[in-house]
Amino acid sequence: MLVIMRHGQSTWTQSSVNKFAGWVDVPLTEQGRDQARHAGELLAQYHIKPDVVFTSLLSRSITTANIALDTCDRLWIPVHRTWRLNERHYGAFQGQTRPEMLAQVGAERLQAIRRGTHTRPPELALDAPYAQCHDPRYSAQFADQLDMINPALIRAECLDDVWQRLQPYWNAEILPKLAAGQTVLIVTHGSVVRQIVRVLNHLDDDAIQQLNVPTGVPMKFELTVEHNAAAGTNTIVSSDEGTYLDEQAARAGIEAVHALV
Ligand SMILES: O=C(O)[C@@H](CO)OP(=O)(O)O
Repeated sequence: MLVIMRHGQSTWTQSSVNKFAGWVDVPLTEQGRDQARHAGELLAQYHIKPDVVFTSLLSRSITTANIALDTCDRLWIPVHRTWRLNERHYGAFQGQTRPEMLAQVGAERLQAIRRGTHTRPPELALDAPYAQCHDPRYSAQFADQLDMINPALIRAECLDDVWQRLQPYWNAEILPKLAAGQTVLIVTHGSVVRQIVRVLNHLDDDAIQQLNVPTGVPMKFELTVEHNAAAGTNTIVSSDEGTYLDEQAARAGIEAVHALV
């Protein structure tokens, strides 16, 4: 079983601030921490016992995972953190408000950047205040050697870029655990949840445009992953469409995302 969720509300996703976050490491709000606790209660209520958890390198995902797992008494499970589960890099939009960027680029282009698959935001200068190039978490010391992408040099990403950097990790680290029958929890970000749902549900570009992800609501997928020992590969042979563990909270959260622009 796979359970994926977006982190709880962050200080920049709350409507009063309404800034693009991307790779900027903004913390959870109190409401975000409550959402994380509720997510843990839902896991306990549905008797879902994660065997392993994956997070990004951003504290809103790490803290959400910790609170949720503490709540359902699974704080002790193995944890894997990777920049490949980070939010999409929002380029020069990072630290800017959504209304300001709407005024600057117009509704159509903003929608293409936020919810399309191949339109990148403008690149962020490597020496800009919200750049990550000198952040130690993206230094060579922590590189995973899965490919040649250097996270410290990423300056803007579209959704297709997210999949390009996530897919090697998905194949190497996540699918094998699912193939082994483990219950995998991934606590990540809106764009990454959208991309994983895109893959599991074979969504086309129109469908992915419409998909918004609420903060802090776990979504469960029953799937079958087959291991091919000869080829050393793992393949998803079937998956359901995914179910939010709290449909009402998911609907309210999706409305809150809609209301941001
Ligand atoms: O700020 C961001 O990084 C993302 C997710 O919070 O924003 P949006 O939902 O506008 O893509």
